[in-house]
Formats: sequence, C-alpha cells, structure tokens
Amino acid sequence: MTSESSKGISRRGLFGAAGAAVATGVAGYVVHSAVSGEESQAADNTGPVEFHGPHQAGIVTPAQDRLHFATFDVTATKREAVIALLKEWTAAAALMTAGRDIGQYGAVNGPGEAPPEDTGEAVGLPPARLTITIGFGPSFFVDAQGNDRFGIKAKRPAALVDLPHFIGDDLDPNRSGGDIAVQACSDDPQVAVHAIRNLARIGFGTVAVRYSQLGFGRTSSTSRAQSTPRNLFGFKDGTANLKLEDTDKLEQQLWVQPEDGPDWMVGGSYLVSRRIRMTIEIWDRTSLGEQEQIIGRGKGTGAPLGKADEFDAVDFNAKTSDGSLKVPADSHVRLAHPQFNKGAELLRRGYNFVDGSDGLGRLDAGLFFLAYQRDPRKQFVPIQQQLARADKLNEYIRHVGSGIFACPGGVTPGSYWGEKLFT
Ligand SMILES: C=CC1=C(C)c2cc3[nH]c(cc4nc(cc5[nH]c(cc1n2)c(C)c5CCC(=O)O)C(CCC(=O)O)=C4C)c(C)c3C=C
Ligand SMILES: [Fe+2]
Repeated sequence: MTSESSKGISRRGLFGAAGAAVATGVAGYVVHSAVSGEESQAADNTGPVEFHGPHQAGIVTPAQDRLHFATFDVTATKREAVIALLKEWTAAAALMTAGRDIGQYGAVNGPGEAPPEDTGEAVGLPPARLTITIGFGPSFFVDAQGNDRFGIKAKRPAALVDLPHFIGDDLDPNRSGGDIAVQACSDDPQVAVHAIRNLARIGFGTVAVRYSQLGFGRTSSTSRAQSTPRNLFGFKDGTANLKLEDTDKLEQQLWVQPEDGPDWMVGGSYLVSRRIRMTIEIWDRTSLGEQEQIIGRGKGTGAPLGKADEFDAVDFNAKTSDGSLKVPADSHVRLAHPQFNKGAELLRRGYNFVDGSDGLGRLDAGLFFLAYQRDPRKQFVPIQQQLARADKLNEYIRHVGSGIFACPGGVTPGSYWGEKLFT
C-alpha cells in the first residue's frame, strides 16, 4: 500500500467512523500490494489498480468497461496555481483509485458547517479498477494568442503537434481541444463519474471543464486475457490492437524513449481522442455482405475475409474466383494495417457512446476513439490521412471532436503528475 493510498477514508464499511485515523489498516476490501498498474488487474472487476509505477495506469491496463473522459481549460494565470492543482489532483487520484474518499474527512465525516471534501456518490462502492490518466494539450504550453502562460513553452514536445485538418472532419470546437485531459476508466460507471467530478470540484477557480464524454462497452481489448468486445456497428473491435503482453512492441510503438525527448515525457505516451459519430440508422440498412466488405473482416467471427479464425493473419493478396481482392482495397482493416502504414501501430482504447438522440430521430451514437502512441506524427496522423482519403467506412462515420495530449510517464510515491515538466 502506498503512502497516499493509506490515507483517506475507505469507502467501504467505514463511513460513520470519525476521521482519518480510523481509515488506515481496516478496509472493506483487500488492499493491493505495490505492483505496477498494468500487471495488477484484479481477479474480479472490483479491486484496485496500482496508481504508481513506471507508466501511468490506464494505458496498457486491461481496458475497463466504462469511461468518463474530460478536458479542462486552465483559468488561473499563475504557474504556482497550476502546480498546486496538479499536486492536489495527484493525491486525490491516488486515494480514489485505492477506493478511498478524498480529503481528511471524506464524504460524511467532516464538520457539518463545511461542504464535504468528497462528493459521496462512490461511498460503499469498491475501487472497481479505477484508473485516472492525465495528459497535457498543445494549448497548455502556448495558448491561442501565443502566450507562454506558465513558462513551459520550451518544454512542448515536438511530437505534440496540432493535428492537421483531415478530409471529412466536421469538428465542433466545444468538443475538441483542452489544456488538460483526464481519462477515468472503471468497471463501475459511478466510480468513473465520481473521479472526474471530484477533480473538477477540486479544480474550481483554477480549471474549468471544457467538455466531457461518457463511454461504455470498451471497444478494444488491451490484453490477450480479454475477449474482444464489439462496437456499435456490431463488429469485434480491438483484435489487431497493441496489447500489454507485446512488451517489445510497446517500447517501439507506445512509450516515449529517452532518445525521443523531452526528458519529462520519457515513459509517457501521446493520446489522440476523436469523437466519431456513427450513422447507425444507415449502417443498419446495409447488407451483411457489404458491412463485411467495408470492414474487411467477418461480422460473426471477426476473422479477416477469407480466413476462419479471428486472430488469423490477414492475407492482403488473396483473391476471389472472380479475381477481386478478398480484403478490398478500400476496406478499413487494409487501410489501417501497419503493412500499408510504414509499420505504424496504435494502442486503441476507445469506448462506445450514445448521448441520446439528435432531434431528427437519429441516435447521437458512435465511437469515442482513444489511441496511445509514441509519436503521433508517425502513427495517428498518417494512418488517419489514409483512412480519411479512401476508407469505405467514411460513408457511415463523421469525426466531430478531436484532441491530442502528451501523457507523462508514471508517478512515483511523493511526486505529482507532470512534476518533471515544472522542475
Ligand atoms: C486513425 C485510426 C483509426 C480510426 C479513426 C478508426 C476508426 C474506427 N474503427 C472502427 C472499427 C474497426 N477498426 C478495426 C481495426 C483497426 N482500426 C484502426 C485504426 C482506426 N480506426 C487500426 C490501426 C486497426 C487495426 C488494423 C490491423 O492491424 O488489422 C476493426 C477490426 C478489428 C480490429 O483489429 O480491431 C474494426 C471493426 C470503427 C467503427 C471506427 C470509427 C467509428
Ligand atoms: Fe478502426
């Protein structure tokens, strides 16, 4: 158990007892040992994931079922205020991921005259594999007017590019950008919502929520121990993803290496987020055969067209008896495959969303695409340029939100999110 996670009030079985002193050593769940976040997948889905480690948790951690993602704009003008917030956020995140209330008194043990330190909706809930992952957007380093608000302009990584316009982009500025992104993933939606809500509450006066997105039904597996889930088009999604077990590939494709720089990003990764609306009503009137030609895989098995098993390698040269390619030239998996993208891969970690309907009788539904990578200039950008140009899937999707964030390496006990950026 880490020093931060031994503080605070356990959410389970302790509320009603007075103060933090009783919180240590008694808990309604088994407190985890200090293993790295990516290895500490609980046997069930209720336990904690270790917050500290060489990399931030929530990247290769086996994808949880629920997402609450938010971006924040910094409203404070002083560098010291940002540092103070990052310290406070880090301490709160360590507690929440351990399944503890935040603050000294938590949700219900504080003085009656003051607002509670913790908003309380997670009282009684287990940690539910909560991970909280932070990233910094380009505007954190240099704002829209070109100002170096916090004295970190020179520390902006070259890889943290402003994403170019892609063909077909229909981006809503109110669902794009942000100085800071926080990804909260959990197997309990209320635990994920509680995490973002409490960070927003702590940040009042220093940051303001720019937008947030709920997601469900992880659309990727990030470990071979997980089965492949389905997206809202009904296809298995995440089959050919980078996975926790691919340790060599993770160094090549996911984690920023010392030779990449800057120093503060070593062990970190770059996150690209895209809110992709899926016109599911049109998709649902498309024949099964056409759907499979568009994706390039079978809908039932998830196998590449012409193959039997989900994890069979794709044969891009295979032809049907009439001489056409079994995996069509404009199919999604062909255009996204590393063979046609100079070997570039992504760790996809997206979620389905349905945000009600749009007033025209259509569901506002889609994929909140999240992808981590070592260098977006060599990975997301060229892959998306190719998809935007030629992917048959484009007839059924629309990119309506976008973000790019530099997610630093892991937090060690006693340090805080982004500390190396400010020292
Ligand atoms: C720029 C990157 C990508 C975007 C944007 C994207 C959107 C998107 N994808 C699906 C559904 C599927 N994608 C699948 C595979 C796949 N997709 C990408 C990249 C982007 N997808 C990659 C790199 C891959 C793997 C390619 C490979 O190596 O074979 C699949 C097949 C199953 C799988 O391997 O995961 C599906 C299905 C949707 C619906 C979507 C936008 C809404
Ligand atoms: Fe895809």
